[in-house]
Amino acid sequence: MILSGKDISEKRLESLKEEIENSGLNPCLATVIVGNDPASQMYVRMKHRACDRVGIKSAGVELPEEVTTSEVVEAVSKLNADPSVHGILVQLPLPKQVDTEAVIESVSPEKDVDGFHPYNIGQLFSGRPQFVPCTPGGIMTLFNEYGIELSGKKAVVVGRSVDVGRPMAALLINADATVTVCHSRTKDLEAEMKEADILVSAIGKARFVKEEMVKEGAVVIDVGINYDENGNLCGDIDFDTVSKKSSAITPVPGGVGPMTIATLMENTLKSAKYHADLQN
Ligand SMILES: Nc1nc(=O)c2c([nH]1)NC[C@@H]1CN(c3ccc(C(=O)N[C@@H](CCC(=O)O)C(=O)O)cc3)C=[N+]21
Repeated sequence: MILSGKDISEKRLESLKEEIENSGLNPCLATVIVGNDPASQMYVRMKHRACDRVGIKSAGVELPEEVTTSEVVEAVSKLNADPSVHGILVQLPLPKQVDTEAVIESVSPEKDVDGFHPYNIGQLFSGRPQFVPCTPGGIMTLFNEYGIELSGKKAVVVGRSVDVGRPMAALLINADATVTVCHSRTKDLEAEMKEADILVSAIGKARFVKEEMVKEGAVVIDVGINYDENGNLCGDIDFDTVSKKSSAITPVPGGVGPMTIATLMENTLKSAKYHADLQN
């Protein structure tokens, strides 16, 4: 079975659009982008396009590559104070002179639709998630939509990043899976991966995961965004061989990526609802 993030995200965006139309709310997402990295610009454009589609207003702040931490924090503070803005997304990565943690912590937790603020991370790890990071949140939606059981399953997450690996582990724990988190210092990565009923790969190496590293019937989730020697977008998983052994697998493109964007839209609507309730 192919887990089509493309299809599920389309479906979720359609129903979001309807919900927003009928809500009387005016949700608004503000993005902050620093510099002119083409990949970041493309992702931000995709997010604005998704906003247009579902009826979320969007605003973009663009800052030059040489910006200081306090200039980024100041831009975020203005958005925090703007009552018409419900969600704030600071596109990562930031240039090296900018203190990424300080910027993330400057985003009001109530508008942190990326779910990267320590408050939201703490809520997630306490089992009381508020804003869930969009990539792992989107993966949970895929499990849900395809009826994939997680309770009691052995899940292996490869990667311990703050945006994917760590929150993915927390969400799987919250869903009663038994979770192992692997990373670059893991002793026998292949042996760990082979144990997984649910394998989530956020490694960042093109087609690194081969058939022999995966258990028969596993559910395989590919978070990788890599380019092969021909410049083609591909994931961490060697899809052609692994898909023959897995029971379910996400493709790249058309898997996790579109779900990330759909979840960002859902988080923004959630924030707009929350802020509307505060006023009543
Ligand atoms: N603050 C912040 N929040 C993010 O959520 C965030 C970020 N920074 N920095 C970069 C990553 C990356 N990311 C993607 C979103 C959608 C696709 C996506 O939809 N990809 C398409 C393919 C697009 C293509 O053709 O390259 C797909 O997989 O089908 C990919 C990657 C969000 N990120």
